[in-house]
Formats: sequence, C-alpha cells, structure tokens
Amino acid sequence: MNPQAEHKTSSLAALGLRAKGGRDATITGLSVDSRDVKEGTLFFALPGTKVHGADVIQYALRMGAAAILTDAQGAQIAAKELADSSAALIIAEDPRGALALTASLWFGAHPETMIAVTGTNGKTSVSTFARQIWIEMELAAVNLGTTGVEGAWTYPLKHTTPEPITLHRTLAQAKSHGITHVAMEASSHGLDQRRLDGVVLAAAGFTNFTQDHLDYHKTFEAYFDAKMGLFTRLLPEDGVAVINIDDSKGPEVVQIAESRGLETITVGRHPDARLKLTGQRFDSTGQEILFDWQRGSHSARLNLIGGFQADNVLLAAALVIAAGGDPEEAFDTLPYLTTVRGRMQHAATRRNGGSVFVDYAHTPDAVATALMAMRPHVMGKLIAIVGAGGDRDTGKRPLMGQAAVQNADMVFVTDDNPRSEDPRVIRAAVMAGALENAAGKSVIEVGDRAEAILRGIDALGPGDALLIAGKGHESGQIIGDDVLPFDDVEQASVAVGALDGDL
Ligand SMILES: CC(=O)N[C@H]1[C@@H](OP(=O)(O)OP(=O)(O)OC[C@H]2O[C@@H](n3ccc(=O)[nH]c3=O)[C@H](O)[C@@H]2O)O[C@H](CO)[C@@H](O)[C@@H]1O[C@H](C)C(=O)N[C@@H](C)C(=O)N[C@H](CCC(=O)O)C(=O)O
Ligand SMILES: Nc1ncnc2c1ncn2[C@@H]1O[C@H](COP(=O)(O)OP(=O)(O)OP(=O)(O)O)[C@@H](O)[C@H]1O
Ligand SMILES: N[C@H](CCC[C@H](N)C(=O)O)C(=O)O
Ligand SMILES: [Mg+2]
Repeated sequence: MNPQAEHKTSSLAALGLRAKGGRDATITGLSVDSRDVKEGTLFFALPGTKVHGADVIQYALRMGAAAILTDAQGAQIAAKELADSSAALIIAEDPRGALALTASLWFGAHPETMIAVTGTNGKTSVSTFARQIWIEMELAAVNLGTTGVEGAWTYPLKHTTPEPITLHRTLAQAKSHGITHVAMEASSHGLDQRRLDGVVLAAAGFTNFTQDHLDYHKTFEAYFDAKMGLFTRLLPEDGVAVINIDDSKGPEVVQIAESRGLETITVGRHPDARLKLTGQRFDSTGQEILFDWQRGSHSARLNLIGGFQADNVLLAAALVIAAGGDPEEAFDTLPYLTTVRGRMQHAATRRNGGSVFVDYAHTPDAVATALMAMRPHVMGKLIAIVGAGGDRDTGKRPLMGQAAVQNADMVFVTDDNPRSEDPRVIRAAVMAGALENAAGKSVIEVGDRAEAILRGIDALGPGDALLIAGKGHESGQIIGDDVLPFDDVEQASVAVGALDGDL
C-alpha cells in the first residue's frame, strides 16, 4: 500500500473537480463500490451493466461519503437523497473517464516510462517480453496484466486491466519500489470503461484483431473501436504507435495513428515494415530469426516455440525502442528471453519422447495459430485438448472446435471454467464445430479436464506432441461460484508420472 496515498486528504478543487453550487469537500479516499465507502470517501456512482451505482447512493451517504460523482441519469435516480444530504455532488458527462483522471491525480506518482499493448491475442506475451528486454538492459521493469504484476516487483491482480483506483494505486506502489518501466495490457473492457485514462504512455502497441468478447461489445465494430481508444484517445501527441502490420486490421490502425500525426513503427513480414522479419528457421527447442532495422540486418536465436512468438518478440522490441531504448541493446537481449508462463510452455515429456505443451489459446484464432505454430517443431502427430469458458462469448465455441480439428490430428473436447453454465451445453457447441469439420479425424468428448489430459498424453507416441489449450497460467477451474484448484502444467506431469512411472 502506498502510505502517502492511504493517509492523504485532498480538496475536490485540488483533484480538478467542480461540485454543484461551488461546494467543496475534504476527501479521504476514492471508491466505486458503496460497500467500501468510509467517512470522507468520494463515491463514484457509475452506470453499470447490472445496476446503476446511483441506486446505492443512499447507502454510500450513510457510510459517510463526503462527495458523490455521477452522471445526469445517476443524479436523477438519487435526486431526493442528494437533495437531503450535505455531500458535494459532481455531475460528469463521462463518469468513468472522470474516475480515471481523479485516480491518477489522487495517487500521483507513477513510473516514468509506461507503454500499453492492445489486441485480441498476445497482450500478455508482448508486455512480458518487453519487461524481459528492459530487465536484460538493467532497467527496473514490470509487466502488468492478466498474470498480475511481474518482473522487478510482483503483485497479484484480479483483472487484465484493473479498474483505475487499483491501477493507479499499483502504479504508485511500483514507483515506491523503484520501478521505472511498466509494460501494461490494455484489454478492450478496460479501454471501453476508460480504466487506463490518466496513464501517460510513451508508446502503444497493437498485436492483432479477431473474434472474442462479443458477449460484451456485441459487434466487431464496437470491439474494434474500443481497442482503437488506445490510439485515438490515450496515446499522447508525442507517443509512438507500434503496429503489427501483418494483421488484416494493421493498415487501418496505421491510418488511425497517422491521422493524428503520431509517429508509427510498423512491425512484421510485410515488405514496408520498419522492423521487418525476413527469415525464420525452426528446431525442436526454438527458432533462429533474421530481421531488418534501418538498413541493418540482424539475427537472433529465440528459445521460444511457435512462429508467432517472433512477431510478439519483435513488437516488444519495437515498443522498447519507441519508449527510448537503444535498438542494438534491445536486440542483444533477444536470445535471453524465456517462455511466458502458460504460453506455449513445455510442460512434460513422455518416456517415448512425446511432448506436452500448455497454452492460453482461448479464441478461435489463437487455437489455430498455436496449433499451426507447433507443426514445424513436431515430427509426429499433433493432438489438441480444447474447451471454452462459460459466461463468455458463445459464438466462438464452435469456431474453437473447428480451429482445433482443422489444425490438429486428434482432438479432445473438455471443460474450461464453465462458471454458471451447464458444461455439457458448452462442450456440445465446441463438439459441433469440431465434428462438422472432422474429415475423419478423431474427436473425443471428455468432460473431466484431468481425464482429458491423461487420455491426451496416453495417446502420445514418439515424436508426437500435445497442446493443452485454454487455461495457460490459470490455477483453478471455475465451476459455479467455486474455484477448484487446477493447473494444466501440474496435471500434465501427474499424468506422465502415472503413465510412465516417475522418471
Ligand atoms: C463486464 C465488466 O467489465 N464489468 C465491470 C463493471 O461492472 P458492471 O458494469 O457490471 O457493474 P454493476 O454490477 O452493474 O454495478 C455498477 C456500479 O455499481 C457499483 N455497485 C454495485 C453494487 C453495490 O452494492 N454497490 C455498488 O457500488 C459497482 O461497483 C459498479 O461500479 O464495472 C466495475 C467497476 O465499476 C468492474 O469491476 C466490472 O468488472 C468486472 C469485475 C469484470 O469481471 N470484468 C471483466 C469481464 C473484465 O473487465 N475483463 C477484462 C478483459 C479480460 C480479457 O481480455 O480476457 C479485464 O481487463 O480483466
Ligand atoms: N501474436 C499472436 N497471434 C496470434 N495468437 C497469439 C499471438 N500471441 C499469442 N497468441 C495466442 O494467444 C494466447 C494468449 O496469449 P496472451 O496471453 O499473450 O494474449 P492476451 O491478449 O494477453 O490474452 P487475454 O485477452 O486473455 O489477456 C497464447 O497462448 C497463444 O495461443
Ligand atoms: N480473461 C479471459 C480469458 C479466459 C480464458 C479461459 N480459460 C476462459 O475461462 O474462458 C476471459 O475471462 O475471457
Ligand atoms: Mg492477457
């Protein structure tokens, strides 16, 4: 906890907020949840997907809220309670944006160099590689996202892009631990809800754009627009946009960035890419890459499985350069990069040489990419274990089954966080997509994930490989409201032990 932020007070005026009737108040803390309100809190009553925070203003006032910030609708909902109270009222057109800016002023300090990455897949990978490059360059760096805060300082997080109060508190804490460089993930939910507004970015990256999260955004257009907020709203005029030009949306992102006059660094195999991947050769433990930067040719060994990891690594290197890093120094670190936890991670090897990898592919594109990426490293057959999450985009389920069967030789369909849904219904949707495209390949439904892993590993012969997709670094299986301990890497070695005897 940042002591300064926890014990401080501030006037509304010092936070840049103007209350109705010019009323000021002494604020002792910020909250978006009425249940956390204490004496002196500024409560942000936000419109939500389930309720409007204004519905609970009455409760926040009873707990001692000194001020309420809400939108016009919220002020109307709680008009009577607000009129009867001495708390200051701020009405904002964009209350989530106001929350983010207020949180950034409240916590104040943050590391001096910050970058953010958006895209459907690859955010955690790119931000982790950027952090690893900085650390190899002897800078005090962290990545912040799905896997928490990792690097020179570690801290757990619940969200990929935490809500602004948590985000700015975490950044202030990072600063107090001596962190100077942060690579963070900008999720589409986070961008849509303005969670990152108020973060000052040196550079922003775009990985790719494919289907996910349509449960929340409803349309591809809305999902893309949310992601583009990173370039249209968040990145300052002097920030640099780093864009994967090989993605079909890449040129559009370049246009969006250039229409604001932003400097761009394009990355990819495309002939015009500023950081251009020109060659790639795979072997059983990784790959050699060739790339061009400003008329100079470079080569590097990557101890990473999967062709797409080269895209992620080069995007990370370009972000480091965009944020002021020396290019040659950044390129020299590439052979030292290590697997991102739960992403194409080698988990176990059978006595017969069959190998097991754990990956976080949880979108149709990621399942296809991950499996295709394994092919050049695998001599024998490729087996996939796949499942889809409950209470998430339902449209992606059959497409994930299809992507698995089209790119593997044998598929097991199993459970992956059914949450409040009936797991059989989720599996049926994944199975339908797989069976429709099976073309004679074997597709087997095994609900219990541990059993699916055991059976997948049992099917491995010499030279074969198994990809366990979907859960990556996760440590639990979410069933209803329960989280049962479950770790794919651990299960893989338990299964190998059970089948081969402990090696
Ligand atoms: C779908 C979504 O993003 N929801 C976020 C949203 O909540 P909401 O709109 O559903 O909130 P609501 O329940 O309708 O309540 C409205 C407001 O009233 C408040 N409230 C509600 C009840 C009460 O008793 N008191 C009270 O004050 C709530 O705190 C909220 O501010 O606003 C809340 C903060 O105001 C967030 O905490 C919440 O994130 C939830 C926890 C969440 O799970 N989000 C996930 C989906 C998410 O953000 N994931 C992304 C992407 C991951 C990926 O890329 O795969 C991430 O960045 O992690
Ligand atoms: N550049 C890429 N292109 C396509 N697929 C990728 C790429 N990078 C990673 N993936 C696939 O996506 C999976 C998730 O990767 P990663 O965790 O880096 O993405 P993310 O964008 O952070 O995901 P989340 O939305 O859950 O935060 C990986 O396990 C891999 O299968
Ligand atoms: N952060 C993402 C990843 C989910 C991964 C998968 N294991 C699932 O539960 O669907 C989400 O919550 O949609
Ligand atoms: Mg992530």
